[in-house]
Amino acid sequence: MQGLVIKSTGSWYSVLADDGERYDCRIVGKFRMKGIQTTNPIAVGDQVKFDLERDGITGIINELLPRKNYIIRKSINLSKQAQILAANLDMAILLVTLASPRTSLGFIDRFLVTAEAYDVPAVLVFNKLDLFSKEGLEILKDFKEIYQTIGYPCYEVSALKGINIPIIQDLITNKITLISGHSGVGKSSLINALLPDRELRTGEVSDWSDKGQHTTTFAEMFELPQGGFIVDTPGIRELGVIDIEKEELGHFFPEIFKTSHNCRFNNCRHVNEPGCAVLEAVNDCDIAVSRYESYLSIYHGNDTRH
Ligand SMILES: Nc1nc2c(ncn2[C@@H]2O[C@H](COP(=O)(O)OP(=O)(O)OP(=O)(O)O)[C@@H](O)[C@H]2O)c(=O)[nH]1
Ligand SMILES: [Zn+2]
Repeated sequence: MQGLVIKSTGSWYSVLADDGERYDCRIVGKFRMKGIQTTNPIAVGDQVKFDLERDGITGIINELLPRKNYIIRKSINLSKQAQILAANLDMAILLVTLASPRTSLGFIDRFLVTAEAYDVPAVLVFNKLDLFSKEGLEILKDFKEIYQTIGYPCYEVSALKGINIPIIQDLITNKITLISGHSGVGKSSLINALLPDRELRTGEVSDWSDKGQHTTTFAEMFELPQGGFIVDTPGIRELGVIDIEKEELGHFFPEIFKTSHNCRFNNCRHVNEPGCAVLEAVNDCDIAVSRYESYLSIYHGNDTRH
């Protein structure tokens, strides 16, 4: 049978099979990934093949289907091991606010670079629309323009007042979506608005605890009433920083990457080189100054993330 891993507790995986049933599955044998050492071979979002055991309710995973992408967390010690947090994400939503507390452009850009590096399409959702003053709405327009021009879709909502929530519901239908954002931005409020019976769902977690297996380190996906899943685990609400070679950084700013083909030197760093098409585009306002500043800041390693 084939199915989607919707919860992982380290040794047991909850697999939603094609027949619509959920099975508790284990792994037998080794699943290794080339290139990285991982603490968990299989993560939520993975598609797996499994055999049902005789009891008809548990299964054994025997194949991991190829992933289109995955996000990882490096272990804090120096063991070089990484934990795969989720796989096969269709979209990463970055929830941002212009009010209490305001999300900085640097924070947004760092998130977008990470999403590009992971190959996960990103969208921006501006929350707390109900709090925006006239000036706030002007700033919103400017922010949206910066990102829409590059190709990142932007939406505006109020999770609290329910403004534009149906638009987001449509957007995430039949997709696996990660919702991220800094503390206080309204992630819980948005997730509650999108998953009205979430409390019932979190109840399922205790079933697992009864077996003594549940650990919160692993991600969990919540099924949307209209189809699709939200990946939500506190640990991944801020997409981790990943190592990017300096020379490659420009690849993850789509507008810089596109423009860099016209730089005089093909190894141009876009810092102070003669004939740099990126610097010229910044001067001509074809590339937003804030985006270029974020590029330089990450390039020089001055990334405080805020
Ligand atoms: N005015 C207004 N307040 C909101 C909105 N969405 C969330 N809030 C408020 O913002 C605060 C933080 O919201 P949460 O949903 O807890 O934010 P969070 O991102 O989950 O925060 P963490 O749990 O710290 O990660 C709460 O006081 C919410 O009531 C909104 O659309 N408008
Ligand atoms: Zn250049």
